[in-house]
Amino acid sequence: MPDAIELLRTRRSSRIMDLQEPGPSPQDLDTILAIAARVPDHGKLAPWRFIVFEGEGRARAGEAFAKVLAAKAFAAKDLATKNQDTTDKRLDEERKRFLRVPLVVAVVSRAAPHVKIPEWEQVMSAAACCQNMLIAALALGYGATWISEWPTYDAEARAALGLAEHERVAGFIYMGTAALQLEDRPRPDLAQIVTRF
Ligand SMILES: Cc1cc2nc3c(=O)[nH]c(=O)nc-3n(C[C@H](O)[C@H](O)[C@H](O)COP(=O)(O)O)c2cc1C
Repeated sequence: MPDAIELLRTRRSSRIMDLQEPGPSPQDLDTILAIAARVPDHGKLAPWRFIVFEGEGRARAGEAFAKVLAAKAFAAKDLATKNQDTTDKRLDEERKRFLRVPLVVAVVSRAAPHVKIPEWEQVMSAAACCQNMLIAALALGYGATWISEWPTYDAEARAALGLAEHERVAGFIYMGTAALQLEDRPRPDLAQIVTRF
């Protein structure tokens, strides 16, 4: 078990292409999800929920993305103007979107107007779930990365995953075993971002 400060001080996300089998075991996934749900949450609203995509569920999600994209292309008459091979290749990429890694969890924000708790705070709580999920996966020895990509910003793709109209994707957390440990990337200079009042 890595030292917490050392883990936080050195942690990095993984590239999707480096996330290989095995993904989190069922027991580890339970731990990761429990830690993801253990975040500051003003009013104890749990204004978020998690959708797990594993095994065939990843292929079903890909099929849904491909269907949404094909309908858009059809509506835009893309199919008539574009090379069919390109379209098929693109749809195939969609089918494989979640199959690129062993496991994906969507963190869904359920933030909504509330008499006491600002919606902004509810949204931020969902982001905390994402970060906790990343850290928990890393602490258990897995690699992970926080991804949005187009389905996050597409109402039809969100609906295809079962999200209600007011729900938003805070993040898709891709997980697996990291084949490569990335070198660090430049981090903000504290002098540039910290002021004292
Ligand atoms: C909300 C959010 C969405 C992101 N979406 C993507 C994405 O779609 N594709 C991508 O390559 N990186 C995305 N990133 C960036 C990566 O998750 C990550 O921050 C970056 O690879 C370096 O992270 P590290 O400092 O944890 O190593 C996103 C980050 C955040 C916070």
